[in-house]
Amino acid sequence: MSTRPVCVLVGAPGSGKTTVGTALAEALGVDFRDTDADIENLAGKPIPEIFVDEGEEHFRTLERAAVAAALASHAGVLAVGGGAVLAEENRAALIGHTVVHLSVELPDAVKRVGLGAGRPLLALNPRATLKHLMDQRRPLYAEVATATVVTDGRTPQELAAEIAALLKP
Ligand SMILES: Nc1ncnc2c1ncn2[C@@H]1O[C@H](COP(=O)(O)OP(=O)(O)O)[C@@H](O)[C@H]1O
Ligand SMILES: O=C(O)C1=C[C@@H](OP(=O)(O)O)[C@@H](O)[C@H](O)C1
Ligand SMILES: [Mg+2]
Repeated sequence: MSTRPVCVLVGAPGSGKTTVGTALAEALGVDFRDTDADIENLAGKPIPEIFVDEGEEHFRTLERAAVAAALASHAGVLAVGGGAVLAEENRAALIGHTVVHLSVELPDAVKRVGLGAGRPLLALNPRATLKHLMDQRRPLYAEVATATVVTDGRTPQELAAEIAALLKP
């Protein structure tokens, strides 16, 4: 039998994929994996440094490889970076998986990412950039998602419990 994640989380930066994913994995008693962390481990440096040293295109190449590897080998909760859905290859790879879109509107996303530290795409003008990214990606998150959970005004613990209930057969 092939290994597949119990749940893949997608959504905009600040939607809570890393935070809610960690809480969800704990609630389910499974491992949590985040393709951003996989990429940093492989590259041996933080994501902002990858963007500075090699550029976004190189990051996206590493991300496609990280998404494919994690989908094929991780049996727990998987979070992918907010921009993973931009690649057709990643959207195709997500077909057949349980994919939960953590939706967030601009006000909560802005509050959560603050000045964009650690997110190189948001380093300049986080609010306007986030608005642009979210407008561009909303249809892509909807395309890959098998369920959508609204995160605005909800705590990570509430969201983890809601998703855990959703995943029960
Ligand atoms: N539901 C939530 N309510 C309030 N703050 C949240 C929520 N989810 C995440 N956060 C906070 O927002 C920030 C970004 O969360 P993170 O999990 O890194 O998002 P993502 O991985 O989707 O970019 C973190 O500081 C986190 O503590
Ligand atoms: O939106 C994006 O394109 C990105 C989101 C980040 O992950 P989070 O969504 O976890 O912030 C990270 O993959 C990288 O900085 C690029
Ligand atoms: Mg994250």
